Amino acid sequence: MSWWRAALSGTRLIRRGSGSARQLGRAAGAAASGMGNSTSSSLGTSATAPVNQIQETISDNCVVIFSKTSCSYCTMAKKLFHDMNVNYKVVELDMLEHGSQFQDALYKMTGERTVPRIFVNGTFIGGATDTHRLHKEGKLLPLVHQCYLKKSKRKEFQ
Ligand SMILES: N[C@@H](CCC(=O)N[C@@H](CS)C(=O)NCC(=O)O)C(=O)O
Ligand code: FES
Repeated sequence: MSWWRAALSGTRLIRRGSGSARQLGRAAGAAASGMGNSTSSSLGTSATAPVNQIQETISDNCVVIFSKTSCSYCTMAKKLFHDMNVNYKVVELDMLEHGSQFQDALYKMTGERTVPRIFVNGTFIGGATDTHRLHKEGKLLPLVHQCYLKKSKRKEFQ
């Protein structure tokens, strides 16, 4: 099933970044972002409230971009992580049947219902402009590295 068909049918509502981002992720970003796995999230299963589904997604994935396919700000944000060789998870809200409910939930969680809404290491870091600013200030990659540190610590104690 193609990702968008899955998204529309509600079986698998999250897809990875572009294929090449995935490739790069395996080489470098996977280690850097702690996202080398390919778990699919339960986001979109109707039994759970959108806020909880978002919480689960952002705690399972180092970088999560809530996006719309038609939005060039979103494309820019994806390109930023791609160019940093950081793997990321994208949730295309315009491909979700209840996308606007997720936008409402994001509003509750972040104070805005605009896209993109970007989370790193479980924390909201802002929209496209904020994220580019963090990158320019040299603060974005250290945030991503936090996921890796957390993950290697977990391994240590297993
Ligand atoms: N400064 C914000 C601008 C975000 C923004 O205005 N997003 C528009 C699309 S570009 C939006 O979400 N509009 C409402 C919607 O699509 O529901 C950012 O950089 O993320
Ligand atoms: S840039 Fe136009 S919808 Fe985001």
